[in-house]
Amino acid sequence: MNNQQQLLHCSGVKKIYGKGESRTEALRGVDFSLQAGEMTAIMGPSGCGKTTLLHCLSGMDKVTSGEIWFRDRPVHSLKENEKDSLRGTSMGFVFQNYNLIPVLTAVENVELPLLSQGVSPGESRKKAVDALGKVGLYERRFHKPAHMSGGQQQRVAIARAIVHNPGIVWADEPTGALDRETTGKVMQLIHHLNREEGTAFVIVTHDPDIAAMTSRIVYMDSGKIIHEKSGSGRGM
Ligand SMILES: Nc1ncnc2c1ncn2[C@@H]1O[C@H](COP(=O)(O)OP(=O)(O)OP(=O)(O)O)[C@@H](O)[C@H]1O
Repeated sequence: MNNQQQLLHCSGVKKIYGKGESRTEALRGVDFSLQAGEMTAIMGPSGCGKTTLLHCLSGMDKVTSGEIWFRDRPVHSLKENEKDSLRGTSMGFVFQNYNLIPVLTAVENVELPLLSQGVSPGESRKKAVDALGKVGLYERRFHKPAHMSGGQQQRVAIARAIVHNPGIVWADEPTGALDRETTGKVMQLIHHLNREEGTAFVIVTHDPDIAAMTSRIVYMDSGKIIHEKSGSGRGM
């Protein structure tokens, strides 16, 4: 789904880690725009800056210079609490290792971001159950992560990422820990959510088959975007 409304724009983004001998120029001037509802893959060799770009665009990491606009908000100059609030209301995150809290059940993991945004417990539970339904895990809502497969845990993480109906989900190697068949199911789910909910997804991946399933593939090298092309935009 793509309603051609700009969601994010960045220009001249640089990120330098460390000083002296440990100085690393992780991003060396990135210009990039994303439309609402777009599904994009970011590819490139190890160490080229993919994760750093994702962290900077989402406001998890501070840029050294350059501008990042999310809708009408200047991410590059927001205070930490403003960035927390922007992420809490408008962005979701999916990581390779799921990052679920082991002592909490699926539904408790999913409702946590809502509770921390001040949503009432009743409303949070209702939305978390609904999100688990969307990822096909309603029946497993009271299971803890240790009692679920890797694919199920990643679906819980996806439910947590979409529970507040964000404009964008940032996914860093979301299928990196999954086998081929489960990878296909998780990508189908991401496609479905992208189409049905209009959520934009940015997926960092080393896997050309995953990238080909998005509608746009952005290639990075040495801290820069060097090339981009269209993907099939279709699931496996
Ligand atoms: N917190 C940090 N402190 C210092 N250097 C860092 C930090 N994070 C990343 N780097 C460096 O910045 C560069 C880009 O790293 P980044 O993790 O963004 O690459 P990547 O493309 O995501 O790699 P991979 O595909 O291996 O995950 C690398 O040289 C890395 O060593």
